[in-house]
Amino acid sequence: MLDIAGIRVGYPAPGGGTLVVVDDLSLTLAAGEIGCLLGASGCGKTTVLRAVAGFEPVLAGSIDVQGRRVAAAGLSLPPEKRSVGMMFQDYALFPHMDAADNVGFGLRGLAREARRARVAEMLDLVGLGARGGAYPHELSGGQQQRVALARALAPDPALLLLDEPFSNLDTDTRQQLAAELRALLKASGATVLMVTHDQAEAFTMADRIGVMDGGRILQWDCAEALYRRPVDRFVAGFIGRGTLVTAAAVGLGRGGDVLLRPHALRPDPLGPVEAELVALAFRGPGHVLGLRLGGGAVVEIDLDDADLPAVRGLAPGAPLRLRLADDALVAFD
Ligand SMILES: Nc1ncnc2c1ncn2[C@@H]1O[C@H](COP(=O)(O)OP(=O)(O)OP(=O)(O)O)[C@@H](O)[C@H]1O
Repeated sequence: MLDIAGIRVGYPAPGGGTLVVVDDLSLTLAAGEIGCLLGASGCGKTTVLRAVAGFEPVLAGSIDVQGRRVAAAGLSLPPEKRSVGMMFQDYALFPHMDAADNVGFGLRGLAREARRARVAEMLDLVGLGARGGAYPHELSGGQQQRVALARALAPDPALLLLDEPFSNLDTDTRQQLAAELRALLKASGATVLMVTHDQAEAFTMADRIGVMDGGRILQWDCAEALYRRPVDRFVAGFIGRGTLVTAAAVGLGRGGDVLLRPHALRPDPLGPVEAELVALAFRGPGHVLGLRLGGGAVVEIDLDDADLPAVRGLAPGAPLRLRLADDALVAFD
């Protein structure tokens, strides 16, 4: 459905030449899948969306949508010929139009009755069937987002692009809306490529996630694979909580490093790993134990309630033994 193969995208550099900000980037999405590019500010996420939408040419590589080549070196179909819809960070709703007119904006080619029916269908889909007459300033941030989504979906694009869909909503509602938006998108059957810098959002929304750094995708995978089987140290450090320590620090007879996730070590008086307690704190919903391992690395582990008796009452500096949980280790040479 979407096939991005080895694209390079750049901007004119101030001193002449080209500043390449996306390089050799590839990904594929099947029809109905939600993909997400995840990375820190400036890593090139939005530039990829702009290249797919047709706002930036590609210098190398190609982009195919529904089997049709829309971009390659020297080829750039205009945005309106790509069957791609885009929802921008700020929603870009027209303030002087009510919700229904905003949703109908991209449907001007339709006869009046067909257009009215499609607008009603889209407003119903996003749960705003009764608010078609409301102006953007009369709607909450989350409702504006849903109007923007209805507008982007109304022309039935083959592919929908979402740029930081929750960026101007408060954190409390973001997580809930992410789950809602995923359900809406799945109900609509849309194929989606979105970008965010927020891992929780990416994990809630997407079927596949690409972790980006420096204009490249380091790993394109489902959330669980990114967490359990990160391909390199960058992905390991970027996704989820965890600390890289030497294998020797946890008593393994091998070189290289291992990634300790919050459940990788369990208190066990007979365990082979020696550590010193640094701190025990209740963070809600459970306790977090800070440990200094042999070699000096400090790590945090999440305790289960069953682990508490083994550590309660210990003072900072107290020695402690632990064992490695079997399935929690990721190793790097
Ligand atoms: N129009 C432009 N002209 C020149 N450089 C640009 C332009 N747009 C973006 N850049 C640069 O390209 C790089 C990637 O920008 P991009 O917006 O794709 O990153 P991003 O990952 O989406 O970041 P953010 O999360 O902050 O939006 C950045 O270094 C940025 O400064």
